[in-house]
Amino acid sequence: MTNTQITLIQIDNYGPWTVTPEPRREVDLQTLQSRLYADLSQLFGNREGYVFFTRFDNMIAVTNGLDADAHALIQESVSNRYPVTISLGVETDANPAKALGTATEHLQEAGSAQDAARTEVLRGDPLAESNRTDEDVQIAHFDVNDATGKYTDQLNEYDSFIQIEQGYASLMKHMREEHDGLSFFVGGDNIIAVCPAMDGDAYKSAIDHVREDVGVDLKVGVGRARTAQAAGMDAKHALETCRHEATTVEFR
Ligand SMILES: Nc1nc2c(ncn2[C@@H]2O[C@H](COP(=O)(O)OP(=O)(O)OP(=O)(O)O)[C@@H](O)[C@H]2O)c(=O)[nH]1
Repeated sequence: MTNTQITLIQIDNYGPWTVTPEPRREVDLQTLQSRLYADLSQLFGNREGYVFFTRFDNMIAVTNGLDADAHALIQESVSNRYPVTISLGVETDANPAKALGTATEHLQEAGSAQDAARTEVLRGDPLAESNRTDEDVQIAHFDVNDATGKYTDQLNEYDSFIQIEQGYASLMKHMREEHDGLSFFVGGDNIIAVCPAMDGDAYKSAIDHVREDVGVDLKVGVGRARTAQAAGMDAKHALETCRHEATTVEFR
């Protein structure tokens, strides 16, 4: 069984900040958002976590192994470096979507995302060390087959992007609706999904669904481990096995 610890990261009162005292230059907002993502990726990543940028004002992290002190330290580091602060909601569940749902409720119960008085909230109980196992996190690394030959070397960048995004939209919806898994586009032709305990047939049917739905061919490597990074690295090795063996689903 999986036991995924999810942390919802939310920039505090960001909407009002972007227009106070008047609308801020978009290039500056884009720079802030991408730098904050880079820093969070490193801050969580140094502690074996994974962060996904989603909408940038909200981000989702897989944080098995990070306790409350580690979360508080990351909040402090952000407030020391940026003109904004972040709130964090933490929850663990066998079902990743359910963990995110409860992590979200922790922040919603503390106040609105646009509430000047709700800042640097840290709520929810990280997984106790004694309850952790080597199969807590299941990460699936999906990749489009021959994206270079089919898209990058054939189409202009925008039309390639449409194809990749269509595959992503179809997969993310299928995984959310059928399995309560959370899928994130991570660049190029890659999608990383945080999954409950799923078997090979479930991954095969997800890949079949995307092919039938939007005509995009995927393969997937799956890893299971104690932390997001270890599971993610196993998933990458499994994906290499797919490449060598010309298979669509491999576990490691
Ligand atoms: N985030 C991320 N991006 C990757 C990774 N590997 C490749 N990419 C990106 O994906 C693009 C396509 O690379 P590949 O998936 O290796 O190439 P491909 O043409 O699809 O070939 P096959 O996957 O072997 O069928 C690269 O340009 C990178 O942008 C990875 O592990 N993580």
